[in-house]
Amino acid sequence: MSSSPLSESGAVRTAVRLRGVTKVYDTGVVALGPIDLAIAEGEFVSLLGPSGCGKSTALRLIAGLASQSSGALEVAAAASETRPGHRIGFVFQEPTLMPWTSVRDNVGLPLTLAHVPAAEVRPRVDAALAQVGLSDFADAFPRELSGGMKMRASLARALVTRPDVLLMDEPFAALDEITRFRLNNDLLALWRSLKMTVVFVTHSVFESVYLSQRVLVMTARPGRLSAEIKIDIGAPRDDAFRSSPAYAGYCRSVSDALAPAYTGVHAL
Ligand SMILES: Nc1ncnc2c1ncn2[C@@H]1O[C@H](COP(=O)(O)OP(=O)(O)OP(=O)(O)O)[C@@H](O)[C@H]1O
Repeated sequence: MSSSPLSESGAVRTAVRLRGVTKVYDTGVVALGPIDLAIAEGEFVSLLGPSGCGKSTALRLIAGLASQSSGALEVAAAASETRPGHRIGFVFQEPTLMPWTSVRDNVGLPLTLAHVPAAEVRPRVDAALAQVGLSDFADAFPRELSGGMKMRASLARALVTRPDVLLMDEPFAALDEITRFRLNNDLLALWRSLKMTVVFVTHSVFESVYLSQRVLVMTARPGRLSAEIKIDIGAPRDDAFRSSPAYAGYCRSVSDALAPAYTGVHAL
């Protein structure tokens, strides 16, 4: 497992920090919090909880797509000098590709919108497509892609901005299991090579344990953090890990921590 980057003082640098963060929507729905949370630079964290507990809300707050009602939220400033880029990338549950244009144009969209010169866009898009294994489909249209390939294109569109923090909102939930396993493995390889911080929202205990260094379990609405389980297993995370007693044990611990969040939820 990759270790977290250290500052000159030897302390682990924090990428994302929430202090007493709450979110109350205009409708009066108390969606979140208060939540206190620190995510280290380079960490892979999953947010796990029942439907409606505020997982997407938490991601949207971190992304700056919505603002908290109270509390403080910081995403560490200054991208690394060796890999300048955006602080935040976001992958949604739906691939949300523009159907009328090519994979290449879809992936390049964030750069085009940011007025990055065209001569720079092409190599960056090519690199992002190579990272997700879609080089041969640059000129294809979204309708020509399978569900897994559409999600790869969506991931490439986030990676093209070279984010330091990648936020993923149930990205693989709609995919069949084999495709999901493949994308899990590819995501882990990208996380290791690109040294990003990843915050991954999922409903799946199994997926959260397979991917993460730390699983954060949330309560039903209003979402609060109720448990934190460290998955203290390094690489390789592969088929052997999936069938190991250690994996089964972590899945049991996470399920046990999650169970109280479902008490009463199905009775509503
Ligand atoms: N824009 C909004 N306006 C009003 N209420 C909202 C809004 N977005 C979310 N909510 C409500 O806030 C609560 C938390 O929603 P959120 O989507 O964050 O949960 P979630 O855990 O991601 O759910 P799921 O797992 O089903 O995607 C829900 O009750 C939802 O109906």
